[in-house]
Amino acid sequence: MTIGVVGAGAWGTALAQAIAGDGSAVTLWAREAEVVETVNRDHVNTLFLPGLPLAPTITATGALDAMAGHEALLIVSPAQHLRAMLSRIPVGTTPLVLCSKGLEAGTMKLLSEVAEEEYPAAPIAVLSGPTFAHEVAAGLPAAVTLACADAALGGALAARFARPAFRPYLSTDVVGAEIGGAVKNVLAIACGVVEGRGLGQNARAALISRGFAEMTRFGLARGARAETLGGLAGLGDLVLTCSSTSSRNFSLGKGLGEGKSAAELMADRHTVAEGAFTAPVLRAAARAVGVDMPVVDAVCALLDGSATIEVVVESLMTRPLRSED
Ligand SMILES: NC(=O)c1ccc[n+]([C@@H]2O[C@H](COP(=O)([O-])OP(=O)(O)OC[C@H]3O[C@@H](n4cnc5c(N)ncnc54)[C@H](O)[C@@H]3O)[C@@H](O)[C@H]2O)c1
Ligand SMILES: O=P(O)(O)OC[C@H](O)CO
Repeated sequence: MTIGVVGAGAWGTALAQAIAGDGSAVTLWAREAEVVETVNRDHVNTLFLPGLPLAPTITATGALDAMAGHEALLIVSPAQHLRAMLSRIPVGTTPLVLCSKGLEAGTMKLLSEVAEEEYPAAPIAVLSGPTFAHEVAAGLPAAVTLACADAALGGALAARFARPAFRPYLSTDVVGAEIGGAVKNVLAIACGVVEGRGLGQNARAALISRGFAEMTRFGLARGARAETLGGLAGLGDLVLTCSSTSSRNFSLGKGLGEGKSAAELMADRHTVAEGAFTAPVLRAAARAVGVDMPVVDAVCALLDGSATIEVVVESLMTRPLRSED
């Protein structure tokens, strides 16, 4: 029995590479024929992870039927395509490990809720944390949260995926792991704006801290546990993504800060900046549970062009004074 990975963008490919690190066979489904061809022939993903040699035990396929019969399937499609992808895979009762970060537009659902709707009989786990794909694929050390309501299954999956340079920590808090990953992408856009506009390191630290307060308020309202949000999938990933132009979300924000429009920055990109899609969904989801998320609101305004950076900064800085918690 092998592990199957659905989605051969940078992260799906990096996860396949990490799992194949002990000689395990991995089947990697790719949407692009070029990826199938170059992974199988040259052991490299030229489109999404160029320059990183891949293990020969990774077999790429363009056939979703080939994903049947695996021990577990890692789902790594962009959040807005996840439901459509799932509906085309022969899942049955195979455990699904969700590795994407976002909320579904329209329904405002967590990806685990989407997966449960599509496959009520399939156990669901979430793998999330501070992990730039190129570092994981290069074998640099990284740690993630592996969340599964069924602790025994979570433990078995973690043991199957753990490698000397890839360390999963266990949790039963699926909701917390998902909310951490979805919210941090939006906050990374805000930190990128600070960088692009030259607003300073103090402002970035304030955004990380107050952004984490927003993540926590929203997460607790949706049933997440505080310790999950303060762990790898929440605070850990927030710190990573808010600090580096290796992040597509941070880079998108940096472009906004430099004066480019979101439309300009999103045009023609073939890699995904999930925060741009998550932001308006998160704003609506937060309002639905009565949670105030001013930094998320500010990111939405910058993305849709309804406010300038100056207006957004002034409105954040002049909000009524309040207690920090
Ligand atoms: N790249 C990372 O470092 C990283 C790390 C952790 C989590 N993630 C998450 O993994 C998910 C996938 O991101 P990525 O970085 O692997 O992608 P990517 O940006 O490297 O590649 C884009 C992916 O989108 C797919 N795609 C494009 N159009 C599609 C469609 N219509 N239907 C289905 N798939 C389509 C492509 O096939 C490709 O797999 C995202 O939710 C992301 O937040 C990424
Ligand atoms: O490049 P980003 O902003 O999608 O971030 C990648 C990962 O989610 C970091 O953990």
